[in-house]
Amino acid sequence: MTLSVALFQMDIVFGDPAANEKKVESMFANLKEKQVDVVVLPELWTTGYDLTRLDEIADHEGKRAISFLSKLAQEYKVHLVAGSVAKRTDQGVTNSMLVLDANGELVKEYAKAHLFRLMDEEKHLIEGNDTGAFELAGIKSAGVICYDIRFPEWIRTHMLDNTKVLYVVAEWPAKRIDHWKALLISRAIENQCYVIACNRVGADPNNKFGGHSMVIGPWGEIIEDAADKETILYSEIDIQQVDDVRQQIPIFTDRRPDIYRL
Ligand SMILES: O=C(O)CCC(=O)C(=O)O
Repeated sequence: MTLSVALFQMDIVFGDPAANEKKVESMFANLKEKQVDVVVLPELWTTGYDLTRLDEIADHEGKRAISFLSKLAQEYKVHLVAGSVAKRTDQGVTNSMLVLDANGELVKEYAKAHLFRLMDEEKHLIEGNDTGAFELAGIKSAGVICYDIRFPEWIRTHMLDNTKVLYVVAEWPAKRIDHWKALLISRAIENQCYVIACNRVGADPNNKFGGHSMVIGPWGEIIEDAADKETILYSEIDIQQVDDVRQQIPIFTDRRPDIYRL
């Protein structure tokens, strides 16, 4: 089974959901000629890291983004791993990934579990406690957000149920882009899964962001790398390769959880 993906490696207008929606719409318009199964957006694509203005710009229960995305999913008949948005709840604001199927139905929300202190997330956001596991296009998948990839035990938690694709959405700064690449490749090799990782480009008042959205195979090979300009990164992956690699080196059979410390 093959899956074709399109990663929107976009710049994000700081604190301006309407402008970012326009940009996403124009990127969708570019898809017209392509056969795409899944579109992936970056982290906090509606607001960027304008965290001090969340009172004004956070999305109440994510309703605005879900309605916007649902229309696009139906119009273009694509599944969406729609990055994340700042979602206002009664408890506080979460950094929430939204996953919608091609009928426009919300199939998963995942609130970022590990908040990133270097960008003040813990001052403005509340963390999630639920996993990012979901099924999309008939494939067992999981989604995590940016800093989450520094926690291999969290990613492994998602991989123990024969999960084959890990989606990562991010606003990863350019100055640590070497970490981004090394961590993504490591997560692919150690979990023998596809890693489909969408980062943003451009800058905000505090950071320059590094791009290099990537599609990495279950052997750890980089299949596509978007470099550091705004672009749509296309790739077609063969899901069977996950089983082939897992048969060749059966790490999930050989694990020794009885001696591991969590
Ligand atoms: O871990 C890092 O170096 C970057 C993480 C990050 O930018 C984020 O979680 O938003």
